[in-house]
Amino acid sequence: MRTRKIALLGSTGSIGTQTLDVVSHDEHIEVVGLSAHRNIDLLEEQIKKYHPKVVCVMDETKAQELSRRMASQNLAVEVTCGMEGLIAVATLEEAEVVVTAVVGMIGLLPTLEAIKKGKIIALANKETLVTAGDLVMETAKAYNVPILPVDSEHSAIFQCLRGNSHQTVSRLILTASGGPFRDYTKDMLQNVTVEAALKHPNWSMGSKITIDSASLMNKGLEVIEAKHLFDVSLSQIDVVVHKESIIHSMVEYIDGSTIAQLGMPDMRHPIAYALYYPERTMTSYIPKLDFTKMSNLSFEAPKKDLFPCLQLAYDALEIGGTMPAVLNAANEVAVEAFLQREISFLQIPEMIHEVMNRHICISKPSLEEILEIDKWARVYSRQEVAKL
Ligand SMILES: NC(=O)C1=CN([C@@H]2O[C@H](COP(=O)(O)OP(=O)(O)OC[C@H]3O[C@@H](n4cnc5c(N)ncnc54)[C@H](OP(=O)(O)O)[C@@H]3O)[C@@H](O)[C@H]2O)C=CC1
Ligand SMILES: CC(=O)[C@@H](O)[C@H](O)COP(=O)(O)O
Ligand SMILES: [Mn+2]
Repeated sequence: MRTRKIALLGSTGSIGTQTLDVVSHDEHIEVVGLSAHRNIDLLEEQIKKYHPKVVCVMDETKAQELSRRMASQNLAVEVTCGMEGLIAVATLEEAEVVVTAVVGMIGLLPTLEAIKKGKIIALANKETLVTAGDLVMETAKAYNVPILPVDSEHSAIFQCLRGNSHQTVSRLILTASGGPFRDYTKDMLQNVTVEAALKHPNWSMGSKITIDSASLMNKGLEVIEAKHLFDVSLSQIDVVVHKESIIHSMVEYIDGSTIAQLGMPDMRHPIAYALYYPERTMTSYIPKLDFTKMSNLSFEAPKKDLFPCLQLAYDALEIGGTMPAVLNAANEVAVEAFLQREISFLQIPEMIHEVMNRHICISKPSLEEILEIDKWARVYSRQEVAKL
């Protein structure tokens, strides 16, 4: 097997560390670039273990500190910082694949630049497609670059679609765990704590996506992500709550057959699938399903009235243009405000709704317009937080 060289954006996070775990089990994957926001202690360990050529630390002061540490230990690695540094890692000449595992729309520019350099994109950073899905997919098409999904549902759909023609697809069915508040009433949702919201029933993930899972915004973002990745109409994407997270998603075909992808809830499965695509490789270190110990797989409709974020995402997608970027920016600000205990859980969808209502949508926006609107939505959202 030949060696694949990867650049990994967001190496210190949940997807980042799990990607490195996959890499550590295989001598055929080489890491040439890494990035973090502020966690230079972990990044330093990763540099010593994986020997990248270039790293980026978003925070300039932290980057300077890491540079000093590298010099004092005679470690030959180039330390960059800020967006320029992130783009430098994403466009490293040696990198064949760029794994986008940063959180938030900060991933958009490096992903676009990586595509323009012909890199294969292993995409975990769903906010990139939510914010600028048309632009990203058009650019990928123009540069003939594959976008390989890492998000578990999209990896599942990608696998279920293999070998079947696009015209024979009837529906994509995204499964949702329902999050920690799946069985809560409206009353119970009034006073949920940050700690309770951060306890995902099945997955261990970064804090932003964990809150998104609790509000069902994660599923909303995933509906938008699926629309762009698989080029289907909005009416062809359904969501079903499947609390066990064993079926990662399904594709229903016009003849009534449904193909599902199953596996343990372990992100190393979809990460490895993207890293080795179009091949599969032995991953004996990842736990496998034992069907004899599986008593029940359950399904129910999502409670859109209790979790309005899902409908807000469908609305944003239907309106199109800059509205999904506004949905995403308002959500990023609202989730941060909830984590900082500035707003309550139920104020998350209220705030997003308010910001979306205020936005006059631009259809077919340019990248500059998207970036401008993203800025506006963040400023307006922060003003809303201040009012609450
Ligand atoms: N975790 C999961 O299982 C899944 C995640 N995803 C998606 O993958 C992406 C990453 O999620 P996850 O790994 O959970 O997130 P984490 O919060 O665990 O990690 C985020 C990573 O991005 C870095 N980072 C954070 N903010 C910035 C910034 N402003 N600029 C540059 N880098 C930054 C962090 O650095 P530092 O550590 O220094 O803060 C860290 O390396 C998200 O888009 C998420 O929706 C999709 C499916 C599953
Ligand atoms: C692991 C993964 O892909 C997450 O996006 C997961 O889907 C979150 O679980 P929810 O189904 O609760 O949103
Ligand atoms: Mn997912």
